[in-house]
Amino acid sequence: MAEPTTPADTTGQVLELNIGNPAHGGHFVARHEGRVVFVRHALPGERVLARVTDGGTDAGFWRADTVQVLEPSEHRVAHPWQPADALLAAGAGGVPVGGAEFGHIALAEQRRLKAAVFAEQLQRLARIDRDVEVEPAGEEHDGGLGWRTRTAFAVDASGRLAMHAHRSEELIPVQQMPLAVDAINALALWDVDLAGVARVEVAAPANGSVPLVLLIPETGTSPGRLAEVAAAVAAGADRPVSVAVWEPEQQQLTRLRGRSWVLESCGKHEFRVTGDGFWQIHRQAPQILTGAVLDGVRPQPGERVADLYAGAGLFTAPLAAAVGGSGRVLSVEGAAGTSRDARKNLHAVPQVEIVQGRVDRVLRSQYPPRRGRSGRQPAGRLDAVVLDPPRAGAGRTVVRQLDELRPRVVGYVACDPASFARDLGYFLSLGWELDTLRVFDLYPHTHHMESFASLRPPAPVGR
Ligand SMILES: C[S@@+](CC[C@H](N)C(=O)[O-])C[C@H]1O[C@@H](n2cnc3c(N)ncnc32)[C@H](O)[C@@H]1O
Repeated sequence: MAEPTTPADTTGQVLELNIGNPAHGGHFVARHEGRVVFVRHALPGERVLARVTDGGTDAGFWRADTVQVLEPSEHRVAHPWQPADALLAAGAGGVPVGGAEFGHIALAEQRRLKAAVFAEQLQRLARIDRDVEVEPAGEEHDGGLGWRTRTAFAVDASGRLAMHAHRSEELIPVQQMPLAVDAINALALWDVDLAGVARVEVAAPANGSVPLVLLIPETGTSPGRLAEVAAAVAAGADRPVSVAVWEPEQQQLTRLRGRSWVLESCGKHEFRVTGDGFWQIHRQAPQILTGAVLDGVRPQPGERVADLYAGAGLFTAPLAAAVGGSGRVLSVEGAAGTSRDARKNLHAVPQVEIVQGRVDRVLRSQYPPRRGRSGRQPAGRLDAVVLDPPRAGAGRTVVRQLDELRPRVVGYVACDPASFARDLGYFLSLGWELDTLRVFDLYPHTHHMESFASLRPPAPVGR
């Protein structure tokens, strides 16, 4: 009888691979002795050497990172950011930082690959075939750089600004972040001694207003030490900067310099966004997404609209302007600080009702289902719903609630094609139809994308 074999760890092994299609998550599919290997920093059609980063003889699939290209694709270009260049890092015996995993690909090809991934998710999870085009967000001449108005950094053991390698605890010191807006790089945080700080989050509004540096301290760092770091941040900046301390476990935000929020804007609307509160990352995302929402939903004067997962009110404000004083906008946001921002941002707009809470719970309490002769019907009416859930999507419960509410249109903003396609599948199974679908390249040089879809309910029975 054969001895049972112990699974062996194959991590570190270098494989020669032929690269196939892109997969969701920024990988490309290859096969080694029949097993699927998800390879990063490669391109379809390439032949590469890739080092296994996650493997085991009993694992269903492996992960690997390209270390050398034997036959390059015509779409391969020089990476715009050295620390994220996998080939450079491998040549120096290291690993690249995460966050620009498509930087080795020409921008137009990045968009073609994202379109293919989006279409595949629609096919696999919603069972529909749809041609997808990914629209560029900026001018091609900016090279897909300088768009991040928000960036998170780690701090290494010697107090230097750093970033994580992909799926790793390894920290790599960084200087300059070419995907970030100039105002973030102008802070030169890499010159600041950040000892005592675990993480740094920077927000620099595209409208040029004062940036905010959030210091997330290591456990036990004294207030005096944090004040020293704040002073060093301010001294190194070439313009006014706010500094605050954010302690996620206590949910406590402490202002050290300037203010504890930033002033964002979109069109004629201004928004204060506190601490780590949500705001769209790409400098043009607020305008692009607001335009897509208004075009796709077409809110009318007097209508009742819900803006779900509303953040600081980016879509609530233009929706309220469109429905006017005779309409109503219910704006639902889960995070307490962000919901407070929404309340402040929209306090002068009487047709807006800000509610803090989980979307499913708020819908249940505002529109309790009641049993009528024709079955379950919600009390009250909604003409249109906009939802912009986090990466996990809205889920089956919320989709069912929206189906019962039967607005004339649902506008779904999504940052994850897989959870969107899953939710779309739920809508389609309830008889809804996909109308508009737009996908935007709001995260150049990464595998991420943003989308907007408008959905139409089934026609009422008897019509
Ligand atoms: C992708 S952001 C969108 C925010 C806003 N639409 C914007 O574009 O600025 C998602 C928001 O949903 C909130 N959120 C997450 N889960 C939630 C839930 N179950 N109920 C309500 N809000 C939630 C988050 O705090 C976050 O502000």
